[in-house]
Amino acid sequence: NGGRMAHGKVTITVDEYSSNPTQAFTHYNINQSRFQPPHVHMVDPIPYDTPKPAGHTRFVCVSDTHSRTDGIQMPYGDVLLHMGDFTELGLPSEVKKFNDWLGGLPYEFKVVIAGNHELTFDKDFMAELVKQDYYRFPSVSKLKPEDFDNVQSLLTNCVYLQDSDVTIKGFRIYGTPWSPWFNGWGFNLPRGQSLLDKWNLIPEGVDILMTHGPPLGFRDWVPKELQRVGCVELLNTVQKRVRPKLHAFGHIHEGYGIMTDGYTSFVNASTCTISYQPTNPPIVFDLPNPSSS
Ligand SMILES: Nc1nc2c(ncn2[C@@H]2O[C@H](COP(=O)(O)O)[C@@H](O)[C@H]2O)c(=O)[nH]1
Ligand SMILES: [Mn+2]
Ligand SMILES: [Mn+2]
Repeated sequence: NGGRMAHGKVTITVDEYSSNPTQAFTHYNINQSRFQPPHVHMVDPIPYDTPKPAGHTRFVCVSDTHSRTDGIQMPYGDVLLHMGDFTELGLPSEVKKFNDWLGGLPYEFKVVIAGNHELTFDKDFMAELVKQDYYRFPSVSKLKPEDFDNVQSLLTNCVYLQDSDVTIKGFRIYGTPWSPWFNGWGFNLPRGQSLLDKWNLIPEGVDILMTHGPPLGFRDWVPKELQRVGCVELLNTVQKRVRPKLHAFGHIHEGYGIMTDGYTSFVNASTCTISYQPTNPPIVFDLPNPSSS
């Protein structure tokens, strides 16, 4: 059911319930107690004035700011993590505004990934959009290719990750923008092998995983549809192969909050609510510094 061992290496395979995450959740909960306490439970965010323990790094997690950063109160920390949807459409003007906001923040390091709203960051998506005469996104159609060809280079005030990693203060951080297909936005891929191919690029030994969307079962509930929408293969990759200490994401605005499975902490840092109001506070998370040995 989604994973096997060969020569000591775990290989994740497409789960039999991949295409129906709500059913997958029920099945694995009933048959394997996979989402049950005591291991799996909600976690309260730490107050901003909590002293940072010695030998720890403080991460400040935000996501889904959707060009609405004015007025967000940013807490003290060492490293900012932004899990995508920093714009509405990926327009260069939006990216510049976001980059200016980043430039004014006091963190030593800032790490950013894209989400499905950063249309111009997804080269294949833009190529398809041009072929379809841009009929779905009229304001993107006003852009000339030379306006967005190097849109990544507008992000001068952060480390931008796209299926890539960076080591900061001894933490290996991997970031990837892909999420399950939903209404044909950027970085959308079908559930199953297509997304698993992206998750298979995540190396073992990653301490912090940044994805745009949630894994199955952790802050992935969409109340208006009574559905779980997290990716089953992402959950299996996180729990059975990569085992990061922190998995940070956003995308499902209603899922804002923290959970743990007893080993990995799952942070849905969506700043915007379901009505795109940027009122969910940034989530602060302390991790012990990796030993240098
Ligand atoms: N039923 C599903 N709803 C989804 C999915 N992905 C997103 N959503 C809903 O949209 C909002 C906002 O997402 P955004 O990417 O447009 O900012 C999210 O909070 C959900 O309510 C999905 O795969 N299935
Ligand atoms: Mn969003
Ligand atoms: Mn999104």
